[in-house]
Amino acid sequence: MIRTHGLTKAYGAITAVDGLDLDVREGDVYGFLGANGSGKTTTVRMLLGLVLATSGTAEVLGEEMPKAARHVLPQVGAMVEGPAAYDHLSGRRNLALVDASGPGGARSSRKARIAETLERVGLGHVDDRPVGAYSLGMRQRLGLASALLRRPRLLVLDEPTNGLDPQGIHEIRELLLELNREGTTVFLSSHLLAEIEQLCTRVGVLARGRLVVQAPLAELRGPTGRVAVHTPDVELGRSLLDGTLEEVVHDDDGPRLLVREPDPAALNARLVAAGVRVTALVPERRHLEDVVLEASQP
Ligand SMILES: Nc1ncnc2c1ncn2[C@@H]1O[C@H](COP(=O)(O)OP(=O)(O)OP(=O)(O)O)[C@@H](O)[C@H]1O
Repeated sequence: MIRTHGLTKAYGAITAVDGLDLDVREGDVYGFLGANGSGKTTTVRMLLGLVLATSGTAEVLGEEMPKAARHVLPQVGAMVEGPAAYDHLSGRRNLALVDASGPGGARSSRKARIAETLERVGLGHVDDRPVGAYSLGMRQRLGLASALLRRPRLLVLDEPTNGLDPQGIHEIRELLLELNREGTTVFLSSHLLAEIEQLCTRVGVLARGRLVVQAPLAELRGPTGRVAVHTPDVELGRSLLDGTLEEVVHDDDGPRLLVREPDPAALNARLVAAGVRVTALVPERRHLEDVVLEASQP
């Protein structure tokens, strides 16, 4: 759906995006993660043909951008750098203008499409007050509605939950997952690890303009090879696990032993047979945060 080769953008002496090889596949919810200033927005703008690359190529929906922009963009729903809207018009009127800019048949079908899209983003109840009086979260939802109006094959969203409260974030996450289940590929940029972790199937991490990680989330969150054994019998456990015990942790989750052990079932059997009360036994997984921090080191 999106493929770039050596995509680069320099602003004078600053290389905002540096030799990017992105690979976003059909059906992905692709999380494009990076700290402030790492080059996410510049990348998104190049993908949409809003900014010209200094070098390299970008393909969107199999076609070269920005050359094929007129053909590609009607199939792409995008929201970049906050939603744009006319402040003096209502949300419904704004959407009508967006809708009118494309083909769409009879007036009644346009009206129905707008009502349905407003409903989908949680603005179904919205009255006719102007967008200038909207909260940031409402503006964000309206921006998403504009992106969704044309039932795009690909959604490109720059920080889509910016300004939303926890309930709003949850609703937008559910909506994006639902759209993805219906066949829409989603590419979203964010600096929020938790957002990416809860939503995405594949992750790309940008650091100082370079793509330092690109892999399925499940692979990044792979097992560490350690097992956390929750038990009140710390000393007995410690005496049995000489050599494989790496750490004893005491925190709000109660005491647990971190053991390097490839076979959790065998470990459990051995501990229980020796009289250690095991309340839980959990294979440890890597945290996305650790992966990102490690890969982003200069
Ligand atoms: N039009 C421009 N002229 C000069 N420098 C720019 C321009 N646009 C972006 N930059 C620089 O390019 C770098 C990347 O910026 P960009 O906005 O793409 O980052 P970002 O990852 O989207 O950050 P944020 O999360 O803060 O939006 C920054 O150093 C920024 O100052």
